[in-house]
Amino acid sequence: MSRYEDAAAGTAGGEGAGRAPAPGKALGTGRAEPVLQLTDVRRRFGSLTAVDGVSLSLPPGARHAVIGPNGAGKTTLLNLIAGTDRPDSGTLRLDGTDIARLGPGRRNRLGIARSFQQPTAVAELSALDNIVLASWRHHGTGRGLWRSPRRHRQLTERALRRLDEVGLAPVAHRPAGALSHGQRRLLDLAAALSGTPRLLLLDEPAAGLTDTDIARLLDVLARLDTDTAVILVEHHSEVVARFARTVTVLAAGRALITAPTREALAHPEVREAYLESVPAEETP
Ligand SMILES: Nc1ncnc2c1ncn2[C@@H]1O[C@H](COP(=O)(O)OP(=O)(O)OP(=O)(O)O)[C@@H](O)[C@H]1O
Repeated sequence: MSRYEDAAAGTAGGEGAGRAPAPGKALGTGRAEPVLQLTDVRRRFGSLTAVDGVSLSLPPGARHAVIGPNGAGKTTLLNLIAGTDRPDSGTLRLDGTDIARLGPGRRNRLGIARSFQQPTAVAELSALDNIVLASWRHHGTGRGLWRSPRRHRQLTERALRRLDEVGLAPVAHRPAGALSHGQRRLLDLAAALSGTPRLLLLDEPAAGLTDTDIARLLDVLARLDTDTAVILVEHHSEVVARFARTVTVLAAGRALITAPTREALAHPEVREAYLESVPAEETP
């Protein structure tokens, strides 16, 4: 039995990982309420258990990565948190509120934002209009975006600032479909940030990016609001090492380890399950 199993079963929380959590507290934070608390979450597809009793507690501002081999259950876990999928059992709380029965739109308005593995921006709309649309959707105003010039102007000004933050201001008026893959992924990130989320879920944001795009991505991530908790699902070990303070390693749906990043990436079980193909000298 791994000495990390307590942490994997209980919480993520940097230096606190490995201890039993005080009731209602995110380890290593001293704060009363975690932003996200998952308890014993399970999801089966027929005879396959994709997520098998995962528990996780993240404080505000967490920088947490979920890593693991293909098919480990990482995207399923994000789907369960975002509300696009429902667990068979277990509980999910956002800021103490039970969100298990809420749909993705409600969860989004409560502060959960996400970006997907594939770019999702509307190809025919400009980068700017994509962010305006995302922001309008987030605030749930339903109708009238184009009928209220004042509202539209406000959202446009805010959207331009968002694009500037991710380095896309120079292409603001270009159709999203004309942008490079890396630019479209940054556009998705800007869209996810348009509601200033409490919890940001990032599904392989570095996939398919050039080194220059990855540097830009890391720069954007480093400047995220310090109160926004982030769960990063990522295969790119350098991005994980540079961004995450804590890591959960999933293998066959189970949380193998939850620990501070350096400790998790150096552990032999992790190297076997996840970093097998990475030569020792490249492990961060
Ligand atoms: N809707 C579904 N129906 C049936 N099986 C599914 C469904 N979604 C996921 N699975 C299965 O659940 C397991 C976990 O899939 P998931 O996509 O969560 O893994 P992952 O860790 O994100 O993998 P990758 O790194 O390749 O994206 C896989 O075996 C997958 O085939």
